[in-house]
Order: sequence, then structure tokens, then C-alpha cells
Amino acid sequence: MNHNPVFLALDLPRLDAAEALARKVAGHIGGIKLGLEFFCAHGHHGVHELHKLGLPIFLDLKLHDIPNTVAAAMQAIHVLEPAIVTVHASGGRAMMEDAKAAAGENTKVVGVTVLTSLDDDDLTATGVSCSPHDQALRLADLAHSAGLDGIVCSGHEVGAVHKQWKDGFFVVPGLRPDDGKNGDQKRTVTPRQARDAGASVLVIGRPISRAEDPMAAARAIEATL
Ligand SMILES: O=C(O)c1cc(=O)[nH]c(=O)n1[C@@H]1O[C@H](COP(=O)(O)O)[C@@H](O)[C@H]1O
Repeated sequence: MNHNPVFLALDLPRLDAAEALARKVAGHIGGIKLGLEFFCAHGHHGVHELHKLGLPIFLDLKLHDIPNTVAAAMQAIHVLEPAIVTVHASGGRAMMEDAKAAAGENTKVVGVTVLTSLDDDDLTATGVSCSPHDQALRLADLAHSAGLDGIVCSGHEVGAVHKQWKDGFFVVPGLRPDDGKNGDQKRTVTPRQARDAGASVLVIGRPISRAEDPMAAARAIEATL
């Protein structure tokens, strides 16, 4: 994997706009993250098109279903050769074990713990009575014991998870430069703070994609790392 830890989240509805943006900032990122918005709109064809840039592809599908269905979905995306794929760690041990077994050998499977858009109150409303921090640690432990390569968590938890899972692969979204707008993100840190706490991959979307000058924004973030 490229030494630049920034994966640009291409959460854009149009394929040509997504390609143009990725091309513009390609020299200042380490990979591309294609999520639900992109995959639902453009599917395999869209992923093949973005592959042409030669950057690693992170397919953020956040799979969460019964083990058989998730394993079948993992097999169906083999052909796309993603560097990273997400499943929800709350889908349970058997689902994660089967997802990992079904993934290509060059694909890292990571478990989403507690979404960065959730805070204490949001978790309580879903019936989880502990803090996002404790829940992220619990799910990280489960993902580790199920044989996943790593997890997705916020920059607030990654340091603690890193301490208990030394060789884990840690994806951190919810990143905002000091002057950035949070939008729907609730547990945010700066890209540099996440990196210092042990993040392997920094997922960054709107601070680059919605900047007036995306290239300058990507360059400025790169310079802080
Ligand atoms: O799995 C993810 O990548 C993810 C997990 C999470 O907890 N929070 C989160 O924001 N993400 C993704 O990271 C990206 C963040 O985008 P921005 O908030 O625009 O930087 C989006 O594509 C989200 O889907």
C-alpha cells in the first residue's frame, strides 16, 4: 500500500465528476474509497473505471447480514480486487469469520465498530448502554478474535484499540482539519491526531471533495501528516 495514508471518499453521485476529482488529487492521496452511494449508482463498472487511476481501492460496502449472504457478497466482489472491504462488526463473530474466509487473499476485511456519526445519546437510543469508546473496544476485540484484519473506528478510540491489537489495521474516518465543518460527524479529530494515535488509513471526503480547491485542500492535509 502507498505510504500516503489518505483515502479519498468519493461520495459523489456522478461517475464523471468522481473520476475527475480523483484524477485531480491523485498525487496527494494514497487510495480511493468507494462507498454505498457510488456502488449503488455505478456498481462494478464504476469500480473498474476508478481502477484505471492505479490507486488502491477501498470498497466500503458495510456488509451486515446473515453469514451466508455476506460470504456470497464477498465472493461476488472478488473480481474487483479491492484492497479493503468493510463489514459491520455488530453482525457478529460467525458473519465476520465467513466474510474473511470468502474474501480474496489480498483484501483486508475490516469491521466497522461505532459509526463516527453516533454519540452517547445515539447509542443509548439503539439499546447500547455503554459509551461509544467502550462499545468500539468491545467490537474491536470481537473482530480481532473473528480473524479480521482490523476495524473502522473514530480517532477517539484508535489509540486504545491499537494498544490491545498491536498489528491491527485501523481505518479512521470522521476527520476534520482544525477549521473544518463537522456536518453529520460527531466523533471527529484532525487527520494528524488520528495518524499519531495509530491510524493505518485516514478516510477523508468532504474536507477535500467540497473544498473550493480540492487539490489545495488535499495538499494542505498531506502537509500536516
Ligand atoms: O466505513 C467508513 O468509511 C465510515 C465509517 C464511519 O464510522 N464513519 C464514516 O464517516 N465512514 C465513511 O467515511 C466517509 C467520511 O466522509 P466525510 O465526512 O465527508 O469526510 C464517508 O464516506 C463515510 O461513509
